[in-house]
Amino acid sequence: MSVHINAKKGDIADTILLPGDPLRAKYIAETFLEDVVQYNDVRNMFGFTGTYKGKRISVQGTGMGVPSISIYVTELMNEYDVKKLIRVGTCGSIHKDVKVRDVIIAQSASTDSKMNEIIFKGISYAPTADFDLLLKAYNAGLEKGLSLRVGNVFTEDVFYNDHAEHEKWAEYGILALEMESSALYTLAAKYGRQALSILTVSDHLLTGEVTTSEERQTTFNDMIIVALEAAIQE
Ligand SMILES: O=P(O)(O)O[C@H]1O[C@H](CO)[C@@H](O)[C@H]1O
Ligand SMILES: O=c1cc[nH]c(=O)[nH]1
Repeated sequence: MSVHINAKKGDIADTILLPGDPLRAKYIAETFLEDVVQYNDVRNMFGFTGTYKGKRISVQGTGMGVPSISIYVTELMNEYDVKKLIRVGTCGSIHKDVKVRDVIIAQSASTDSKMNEIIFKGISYAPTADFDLLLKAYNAGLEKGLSLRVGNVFTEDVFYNDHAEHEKWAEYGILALEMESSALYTLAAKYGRQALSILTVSDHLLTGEVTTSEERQTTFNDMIIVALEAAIQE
């Protein structure tokens, strides 16, 4: 058991999907995995282990924001020896060419989070996806006939931010905003593990288009299938 996960060693697979929303974790386990066992209910941050096409996979809610995901991924890597971590999250587009329900693979994650300032003290570290996982996810998307976007996303600390400079960030190639990927990539690098964030655009900050919370919870299947197919490739 770790502080926030009441699983025994061995209960969690070495490959894990990480949605922010614990109910998305439940949906993924119930919809895509077989022989599912729930291993965590601490704080209702559900975690499950099952199989996908015969391979053992876990799925764990991480909560929202850098501090929350940092707790879960640190415990998963440090205490449960998880080796491949794939975030399956939602994001808000700030780019005119990135539409609601598009799927983005986050090659890199810029951030205004304080976490990397605390770690790197003035150096502007570039949190980066694992290339092997990225390639596998991209190829899985191609095989499914999906046109995936690959690029830089922005991990923000403030969801309701009146001071954000979306236009400038989009000009510099940022596709969308979310709240966890920079921490996932930084911590995976620290522990020498593979990490990737795959995101579905849930809303558009330029057009005002949104998806419902039920849609966000349950209908982003393309992203989940891409993540699972990448996860099972050797
Ligand atoms: O849908 P999830 O994975 O939680 O991701 C996005 O949604 C939350 C904000 O609504 C933040 O966690 C953000 O990163
Ligand atoms: O973090 C997020 C997620 C969805 N939409 C946003 O604007 N931000």
